[in-house]
Amino acid sequence: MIELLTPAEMAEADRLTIAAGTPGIELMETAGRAVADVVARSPLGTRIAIACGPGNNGGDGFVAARILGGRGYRVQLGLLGGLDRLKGDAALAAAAWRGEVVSLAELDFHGSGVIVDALFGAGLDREIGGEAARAIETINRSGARIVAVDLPSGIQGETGQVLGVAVRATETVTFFRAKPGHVLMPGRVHVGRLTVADIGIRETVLERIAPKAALNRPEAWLPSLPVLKVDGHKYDRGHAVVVSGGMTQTGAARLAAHAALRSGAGLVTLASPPDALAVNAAHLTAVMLKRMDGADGLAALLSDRRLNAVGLGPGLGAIEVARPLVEAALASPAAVVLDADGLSAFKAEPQQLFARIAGRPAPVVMTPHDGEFARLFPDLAALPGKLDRARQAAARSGAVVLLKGADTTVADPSGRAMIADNAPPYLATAGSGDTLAGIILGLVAEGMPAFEAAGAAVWLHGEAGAVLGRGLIAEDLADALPRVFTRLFV
Ligand SMILES: NC(=O)C1=CN([C@@H]2O[C@H](COP(=O)(O)OP(=O)(O)OC[C@H]3O[C@@H](n4cnc5c(N)ncnc54)[C@H](OP(=O)(O)O)[C@@H]3O)[C@@H](O)[C@H]2O)[C@@H](O)CC1
Ligand SMILES: [K+]
Repeated sequence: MIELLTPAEMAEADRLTIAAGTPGIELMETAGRAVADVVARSPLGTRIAIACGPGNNGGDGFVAARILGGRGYRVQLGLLGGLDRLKGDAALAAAAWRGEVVSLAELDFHGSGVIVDALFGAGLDREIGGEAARAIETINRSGARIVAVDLPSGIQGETGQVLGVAVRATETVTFFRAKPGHVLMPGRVHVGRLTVADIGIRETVLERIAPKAALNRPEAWLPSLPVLKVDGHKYDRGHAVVVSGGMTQTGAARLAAHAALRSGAGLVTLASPPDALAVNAAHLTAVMLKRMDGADGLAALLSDRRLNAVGLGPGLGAIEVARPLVEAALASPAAVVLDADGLSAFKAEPQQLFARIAGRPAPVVMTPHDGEFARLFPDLAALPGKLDRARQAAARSGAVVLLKGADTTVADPSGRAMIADNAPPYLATAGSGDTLAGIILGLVAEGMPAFEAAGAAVWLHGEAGAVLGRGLIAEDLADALPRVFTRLFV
């Protein structure tokens, strides 16, 4: 598991380490040296400008300046505010710097090959303006290699949001663990290449801190992926149901059904309204087809407990059709994956949806896009952090909530969360979301817990996109899954 620590959790890691006997200045020295090591990938002779802020982020900058100067680099250091404003470890680091300290405005950004951004890190707590904002704009225009200390200044570590203006770094050196703001958008594009440096904080502090957010990598969910038995049977792998839309809206459900079969379900049935049976039949092979007469038909189908997971939403149709179907699915004992029209069906009464989820024996996964999210959670839609939005929506609804994007975030009602960073841009294509819903469904049908299944599906979907490359269409994604699974196990 690759934990992501909020700035508050990182401060706690710092505090616990200092309490256990490592002086703060020692952590700062190690942090500054890690920055210097990254900067020193540029050849000797490169001019280096170091922009220091008034807190400990600036302290790291003073340490890096001293070490780089000692290695023979030509270093110029500029400080925001007076030296007398520095406190604690930052004041100690500044006292050990024997070079000149100029003002930020005097720093020769344009004549430097590397700029070290040590203005603000974890302590940024408001919009940047004035002299600091002007310096950041100049840094971004400089054309130099930009190495940010801990976070690109202006990026909020918890949310990845830009507070006013933010440095666009070539590289960022952070300490101990990455922060949500390094992977959430737009933070990730400001971070550039990320180095996570060991500064001597012991892993054992994580037991005390118990962080709840992690990077979406196989470590986060692989232990929950069902292991196939040598003597296993398709009936051991679950039976997923996907609900088809009417005659002119069947493609989305077939994409989801196909993906569910690829991702893990032993059997997949497409439940089709009578008018769409012929068109569905013409397109299916391994996926089975069953006639479904409205909500009663779906309820009857799901009364067979072997059908243990149902996915609905893509192409489901207008509220009058969609809502009774979703209600039937939620009244059944099956796990439910809800997407698209299935979510919009409750836009007038989201509480009705949450009431039906509460107390169900089987989990619900919701995969809203931003518009669908705003309809179900109007007050949460404006929250700046995606992590916060996903967590609060999960807590309120009782479902696992998946918020899509380049930084797809999955959260469960207890606050656990995973953020993905492996999605290539060409995943944004018609039907891609239907395929994602299907992958989740197949994994849930196979018996994977819902939170882990949603996380795994996001990662697999991203990797499938990366394997296929530009030009992929949604149909290809599910078919690339065997290759992705193979790579996962070798
Ligand atoms: N934790 C660890 O393990 C370790 C942490 N380390 C390092 O410490 C960093 C955190 O240090 P930090 O807490 O001192 O905060 P930091 O980012 O320097 O900024 C605070 C200063 O900025 C100011 N300020 C804030 N917003 C502003 C604005 N918009 N516009 C203008 N001013 C603004 C604020 O001023 P004030 O609010 O007092 O006016 C305060 O003076 C962390 O990122 C890492 O680099 C390492 O040394 C090793 C171990
Ligand atoms: K910084």
